[in-house]
Amino acid sequence: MTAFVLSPQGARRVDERLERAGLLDLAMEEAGRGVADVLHAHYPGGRVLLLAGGGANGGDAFVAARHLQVLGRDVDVLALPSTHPLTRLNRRRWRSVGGETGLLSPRSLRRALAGAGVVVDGLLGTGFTPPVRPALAQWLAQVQRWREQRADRRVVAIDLPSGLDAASSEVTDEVVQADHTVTFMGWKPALLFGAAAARAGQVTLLPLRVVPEWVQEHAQATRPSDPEVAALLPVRRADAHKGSAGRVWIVGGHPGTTGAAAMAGVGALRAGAGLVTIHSLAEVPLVTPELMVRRHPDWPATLLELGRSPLPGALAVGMGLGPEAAAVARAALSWNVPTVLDADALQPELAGAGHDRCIWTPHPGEAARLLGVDTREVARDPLMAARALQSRLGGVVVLKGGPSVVAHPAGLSVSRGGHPGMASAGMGDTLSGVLAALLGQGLDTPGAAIAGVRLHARAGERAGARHGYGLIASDVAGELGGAWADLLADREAGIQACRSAGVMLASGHAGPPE
Ligand SMILES: NC(=O)C1=CN([C@@H]2O[C@H](COP(=O)(O)OP(=O)(O)OC[C@H]3O[C@@H](n4cnc5c(N)ncnc54)[C@H](OP(=O)(O)O)[C@@H]3O)[C@@H](O)[C@H]2O)[C@@H](O)CC1
Ligand SMILES: Nc1ncnc2c1ncn2[C@@H]1O[C@H](COP(=O)(O)OP(=O)(O)O)[C@@H](O)[C@H]1O
Repeated sequence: MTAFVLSPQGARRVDERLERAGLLDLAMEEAGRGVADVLHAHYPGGRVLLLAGGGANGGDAFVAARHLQVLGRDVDVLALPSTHPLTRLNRRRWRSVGGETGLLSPRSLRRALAGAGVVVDGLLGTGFTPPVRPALAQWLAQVQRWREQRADRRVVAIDLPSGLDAASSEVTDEVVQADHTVTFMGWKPALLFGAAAARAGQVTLLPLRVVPEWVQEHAQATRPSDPEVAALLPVRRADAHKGSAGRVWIVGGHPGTTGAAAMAGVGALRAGAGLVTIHSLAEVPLVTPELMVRRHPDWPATLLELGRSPLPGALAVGMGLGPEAAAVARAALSWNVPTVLDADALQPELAGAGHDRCIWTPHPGEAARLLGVDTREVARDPLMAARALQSRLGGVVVLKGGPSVVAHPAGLSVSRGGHPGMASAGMGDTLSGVLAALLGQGLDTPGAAIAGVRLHARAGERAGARHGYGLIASDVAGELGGAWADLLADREAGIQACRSAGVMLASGHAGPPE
């Protein structure tokens, strides 16, 4: 099912609605019970020390303590004074089943840590406002040292590791390194991006069964599941032919960067395009004979000639295109066919020159240049950056990374999967070819972006399983067909899931051109 991404403000809104409806107690019970179940399943041995803060994050810890005790675990609880009414209530409930609560102090923490195998961090959740106050910072450092002393010690964080700003990918020294984070209702942005995500360890999302529609209403982004992505992909009829599978042009390559255009071409072929032609001023290597390569003497005359010829179903422009990229992209945009703009075509001066059927595919450095900000600012909050880019450029924006963010007129979508070995040259060029191929096969712009990014990431997972960090873009291209088959295997399940949940990922698949 679609998972959601909740900003801290969104989480607070859901919280307020639950509170008004008298359902927050049930949500906390389900959250705390879920933490206990996940912990018990993953870390079945050792004494559990739960650290409870004053807010609702601490309330979850008291609930978890009660359930862990029922599961037969030896449990200690150290807490700060409880300020949230439900935290006080669950502290009383914990006492009423015979549980004891010690006051959290450097001394009590040192003693309890000595006997613990697992620490549950319920000190700070989405209600945390940076920076961490000094006393708490000291306790977090104690937990950190304890964890580092022995390899079998584990930290399980409730909702997010303490000290992490839920909205940001950045971390400070105070943030606890968790082995596992059990988060509720939706992914917090910090659990998805950059150094912050690495602090969370393995993440388990518990959607909680309390009015899921409210989460959807306050969500910042969606995270479609594989079956839902698969529902966007076309299924070919038995009489499919190369004309019906989409004609794609790749406009790119320049002396020294011809490989970029070649990789985009292979990506398009491997993502199912019927006919792929590379247009370039340079001698593009014929990496595979199925590609058609046309070398042109200069751009102005070529663009006039191409504009008058039968236009393709989709094109990708910019990969290794060189200094004339902005002018070439502007001309290509005037053809008004579905267009992927990548690499050298990602120029600020093209803002306003695009149309609805454009997919712009910047990595964070290119996104920063387009927005006129620092790359760090883009990396800190990729969701905000992708949204800002989409409103500036129009069409659909794919802000690439691990994960990538797709910003389309109806909202934001965060990709799943991929492999760290994909941090390698040419990976984005391959993606551009994939996106153009899907546009050429009739997917609408948001659908092509969401499906293409996942297809590329799935191919990366398959290639990563074989080549590890040594994987190269050609390996990913080679796995695209297998990745497509993996996703299609889930297609029926996805269509059913979308129907029963009434969820549309994007406007859907328009069907292959006849
Ligand atoms: N979303 C949902 O629907 C559900 C949410 N649930 C749970 O609620 C959690 C959010 O709870 P929340 O809003 O009570 O805030 P929370 O994270 O406990 O933090 C507040 C505490 O932190 C403290 N504190 C703050 N800043 C600080 C600083 N710089 N340095 C030091 N301390 C600082 C602050 O202290 P104070 O400012 O009051 O002195 C207060 O004690 C959420 O993460 C999830 O676990 C579940 O129960 C199920 C349903
Ligand atoms: N760690 C990672 N996890 C998942 N995907 C990744 C990772 N690193 C890179 N990628 C993907 O690889 C591609 C890199 O694109 P880009 O930086 O434009 O490469 P290039 O310019 O070399 O072609 C993007 O699609 C990105 O999402």
